[in-house]
Amino acid sequence: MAKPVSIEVWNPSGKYRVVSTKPMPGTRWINLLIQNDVRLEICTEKKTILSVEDIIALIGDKCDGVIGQLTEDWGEELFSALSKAGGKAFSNMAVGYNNVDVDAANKYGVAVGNTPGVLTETTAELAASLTLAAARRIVEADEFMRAGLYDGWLPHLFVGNLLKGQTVGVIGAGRIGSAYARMMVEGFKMNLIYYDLYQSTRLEKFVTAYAAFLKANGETPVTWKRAATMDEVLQEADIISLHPVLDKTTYHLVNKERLAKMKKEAILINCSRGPVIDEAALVEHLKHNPMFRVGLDVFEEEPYMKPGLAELKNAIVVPHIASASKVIIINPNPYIKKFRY
Ligand SMILES: NC(=O)c1ccc[n+]([C@@H]2O[C@H](COP(=O)([O-])OP(=O)(O)OC[C@H]3O[C@@H](n4cnc5c(N)ncnc54)[C@H](O)[C@@H]3O)[C@@H](O)[C@H]2O)c1
Ligand SMILES: O=C(O)[C@H](O)CO
Repeated sequence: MAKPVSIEVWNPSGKYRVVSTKPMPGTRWINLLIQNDVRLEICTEKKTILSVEDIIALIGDKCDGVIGQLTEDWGEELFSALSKAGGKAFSNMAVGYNNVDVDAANKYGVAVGNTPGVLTETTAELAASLTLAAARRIVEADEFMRAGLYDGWLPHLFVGNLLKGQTVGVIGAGRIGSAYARMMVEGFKMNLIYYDLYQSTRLEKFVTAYAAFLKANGETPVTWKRAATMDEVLQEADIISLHPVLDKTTYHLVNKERLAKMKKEAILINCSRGPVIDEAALVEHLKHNPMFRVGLDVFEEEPYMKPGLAELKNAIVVPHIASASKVIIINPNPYIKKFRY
């Protein structure tokens, strides 16, 4: 795309020029920009992932700010181009900002924004969905059914893992990791072990209170532990869900050696960022350990999967959809419902 051909313009006479590299859900953001005297240009190209060159063409000679996406490489080249065009702000429509070189943005005097906190429950719910789907072999069983292979109930048909009483391990117990941990502990009465650089006091308090509630009701209380090392989580947990940020310290956090430390029948979930797992090593591990299962929303080199992954029955793969949910907000007026999208 040497020159952007497909652009939708809002408020053509606006004083400030802002470019959005993609159409985004809803109209509230458009209205907000227009109210602030912005001429908004939305790129409507069909191409899913825009190159640096495409975005430089969109920025043009005068651009005050850009709203971009996690699929774009916001580094030296783009911040330099934005700064030359007079740009002062870049907003990443994502919680994760590993695609943004914040040092480069600082160098060119461009402020950076992201969207922390808006996807906490939706991402935790997808991680929980993948956990259940992997534990109960839902995708395999669905394929079996559709292939016409079901010829009657059998005691050993698609035996999976019962979650109740097992241990859920969370790596990165920030907003999403903690929300997921609460879902698994409260929903399935799992014990918790977590690893994070920081203590997750609110999560610990929640599990302690829930354990007391269960005990008071004559049920076995759940337990929690903050692990001193990540390997402790890998060795002890039956389910492990990854929720750290992606940076230099978490790149290939789960590699061949660490996979070998996990239980043979463990389930690994990744709804953080693909490169947190060495995906080629994961493919090998899945091939040699058929009872080990994985649920992935993210991949090392999106939109691609490492060779062999798609053929493995012990892998559930979905195309980065953790954010893709609608929420119904009930207004104080019970007759009016609002949708986020
Ligand atoms: N799949 C999706 O669609 C989707 C949606 C939203 C967010 N995400 C990803 O989830 C990530 C986490 O989001 P969040 O809102 O929970 O962020 P957060 O900042 O609240 O939590 C991240 C946690 O990771 C911990 N951490 C950092 N380095 C670590 C390390 N080396 N070892 C262990 N823990 C470490 C941090 O201390 C923090 O508690 C985002 O950065 C993003 O990449 C993915
Ligand atoms: O980080 C994010 O916001 C998700 O990966 C995409 O919605």
